[in-house]
Order: sequence, then C-alpha cells, then structure tokens
Amino acid sequence: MDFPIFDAKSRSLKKTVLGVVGGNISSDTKVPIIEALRDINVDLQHGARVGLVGHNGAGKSTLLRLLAGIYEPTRGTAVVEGRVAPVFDLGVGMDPEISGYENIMIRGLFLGMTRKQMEKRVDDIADFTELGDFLSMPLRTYSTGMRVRLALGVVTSIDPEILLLDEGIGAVDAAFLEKARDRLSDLVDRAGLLVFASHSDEFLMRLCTSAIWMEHGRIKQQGPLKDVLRAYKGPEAYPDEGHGAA
Ligand SMILES: Nc1ncnc2c1ncn2[C@@H]1O[C@H](COP(=O)(O)OP(=O)(O)OP(=O)(O)O)[C@@H](O)[C@H]1O
Repeated sequence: MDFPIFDAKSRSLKKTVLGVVGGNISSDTKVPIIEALRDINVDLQHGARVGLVGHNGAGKSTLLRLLAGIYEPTRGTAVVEGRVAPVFDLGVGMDPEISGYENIMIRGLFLGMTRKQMEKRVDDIADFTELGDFLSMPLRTYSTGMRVRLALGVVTSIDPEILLLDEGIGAVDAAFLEKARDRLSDLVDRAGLLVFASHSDEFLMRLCTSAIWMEHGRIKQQGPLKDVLRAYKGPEAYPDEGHGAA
C-alpha cells in the first residue's frame, strides 16, 4: 500500500519526520511515496480473533482500512469474503442534526444491519446508554461522553461477520467502558472474525487469541497472542506463564 504525497515540499524534513515514526519513504521518484504496507501476506479465517500490534505508524490502521475495502492495494490483492463492520471512529456516521434514536438507526444500517433488526434492538440500546429523554433530542445537544455512550450502544448491538476495530474504542471513558465491557466481549463472540488494532494489552488479552506484530509496514511476527506480545514487549513483561502487566 503506497501513498504518494503530491504536496510535500521539503524532502529532508519529510525524511526526518518519517524517520521518527514508522513509515518508509521511497526517494527515487519525484513524488515521495510513503510505503504504508509492504510484503503483507496474511490469511485470516472464520473464527480468528486477531490483534494488530506495533509502534505508531507501523501500518495497523492502514491494514484495517484495506480489509474494510476503503483502500485498494497498490500491488497484490485483498480478497474479503463476508459482511464487514468497520468500527474505526465511534463518531463516524453520526449526524448532529437528527435525534439520538434516529442516529441509532442510521449507524446500525451503516454497520450492515437491516432496519427491522435495528427496530428490534433500539430499546435495548436506549436502556444501555441511560440517555433517557435526551434520545429524542438532536445529537448536537449531547456532550462528548453522551455521544460515546450512544455510539458504543449501537456498535455493541450489531451482528458482524467481519468486525474491524481500531483502538479508539479502547480509549473511552473508563467508568462507562466498564459497563460496556461485557457487551464488547459478547459482540466479539458473535463476530465471525475479529481484527483489532490496539496499544492496550489488557484489551488485546480480553478479545484476541492471535496477533500480528507490524513494524515499518511489514509483518514482523504472527502467531498466538501471548507469543507475539512476549516478543513485542519483551520477556519481562510476559514471562512464560504470567499474565501481562506491561
Ligand atoms: N492517508 C495517508 N496518506 C499518507 N500517508 C499515510 C496515510 N495513512 C497512513 N499513512 C502513513 O502510513 C504509515 C502507517 O500508518 P498507520 O496509520 O497505518 O499506522 P498505525 O500502525 O495505525 O499507527 P498508530 O498506532 O499511530 O495508529 C505511516 O507512516 C503513516 O504516516
């Protein structure tokens, strides 16, 4: 997966920046190209619960976007069989001008559910959010935390075949997340296949069984989650029989 950068001005500055984070830059053409992914060869089957780990800029989000069909690979092929529910940003697909109830429907449809399925679930979602009468008000009147409640309520109500989670979901209000945990685990249990990019060992341990460690756009290691975390974080963080405490 290449990203040509047409508006980059200073090559040395670009090199410095890219040297600090993960990307690789190809400098033999006029237009600089960021190689976000390279030599990726993965085969994920039904039932897989895969965590994506790696440093900032390693390529995790790019791989998720490729799996979601948002990006076409520059070279090679990506074959995805199944209905994909991409959950990258809890706020995406929400309309500030319509009510919480209407947003529940729209977001559900966006994530591959039918209107009938969502109608059956709307009461349960409303209960979970504890937003009460606010659900009839336009979303723009909600606080950030209230929006997150609504979004998490919808996201955890769907029946995804292929669930793609980006780490943002792990970064919400701790108290409410505690309440969302069981729903999140149930969601993953219902999913045919999960790919989850995260920097949180706790969440990875909770939701995944295997992992792919990405480094500078390549796969450094893939295998059982504990083995990969041990290699990525170092044996001190993951002693052979220990539970991670990094
Ligand atoms: N739309 C884009 N245009 C140009 N470069 C991009 C684009 N998206 C990602 N990149 C580059 O691709 C590389 C991989 O980025 P990606 O977002 O996939 O990393 P990541 O592993 O998800 O990082 P993080 O843990 O920080 O979220 C980075 O060097 C990034 O700068």
